Amino acid sequence: MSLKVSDLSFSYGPKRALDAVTFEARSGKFTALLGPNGAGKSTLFGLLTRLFTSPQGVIEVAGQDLRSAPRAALAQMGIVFQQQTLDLDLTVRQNLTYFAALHGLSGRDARTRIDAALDRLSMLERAHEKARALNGGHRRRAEIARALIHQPKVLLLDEPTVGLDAAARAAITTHVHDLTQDHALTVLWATHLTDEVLPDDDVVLLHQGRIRATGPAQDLCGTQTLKDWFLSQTQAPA
Ligand SMILES: Nc1ncnc2c1ncn2[C@@H]1O[C@H](COP(=O)(O)OP(=O)(O)OP(=O)(O)O)[C@@H](O)[C@H]1O
Repeated sequence: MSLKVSDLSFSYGPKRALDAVTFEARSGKFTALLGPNGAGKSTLFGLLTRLFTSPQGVIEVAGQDLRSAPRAALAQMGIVFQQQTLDLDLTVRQNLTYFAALHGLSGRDARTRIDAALDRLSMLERAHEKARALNGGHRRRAEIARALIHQPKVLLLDEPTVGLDAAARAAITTHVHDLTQDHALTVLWATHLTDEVLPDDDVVLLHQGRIRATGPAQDLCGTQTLKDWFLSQTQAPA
């Protein structure tokens, strides 16, 4: 089940941040929402997660309309925010158990799901460690595992590698690509870093609030590198 966005617009007062944004992120695919600073990525994530709403446009999460069925739509969504959101004084398992409880999961069911989610991110052996003791990459992996506990159909990640070193960035990018082996999962990954995108990934290029291109990365960039293509698309006068 996919994520569908149709004709979505949003303004901050007179400032148009998103203009008739339309795209689909498909299940079993890693879709990179690629855009330079100020493109509107955070605004789009704010609308997808219902931090704020727009009177214009439609967002469908795994077939559920976010406006008319927000609970059902949000139940299908896992979210990894740009800012770190673990409680540093709790262990990894305690952080995830707390989140599971918020989703009405407890006891053996919660424990099984938590173990499975941690295992998917190669974090099971760190379950007993305090979040404070983890490096930035492992904290992020714990957050991604946490976002998977309720078995969402759509996983949203807003610039998840910000502040991480190159090795941690590569590890997380690989782990999340591996998650899409699960054909039921749709991943939308916001970034301005083209080296996080593989040739076979879908790209949604957002620039100055508008979708400029969509399609597999390798088809969009042709003989150019993705980085050169991205710069050519976003540095030219609009
Ligand atoms: N609260 C706000 N009030 C007015 N304008 C805003 C506000 N938040 C964002 N904007 C503007 O909306 C546009 C889109 O911003 P947004 O933060 O969504 O972009 P972004 O792609 O997430 O950029 P970044 O990578 O820098 O976070 C920008 O022109 C920005 O200046």
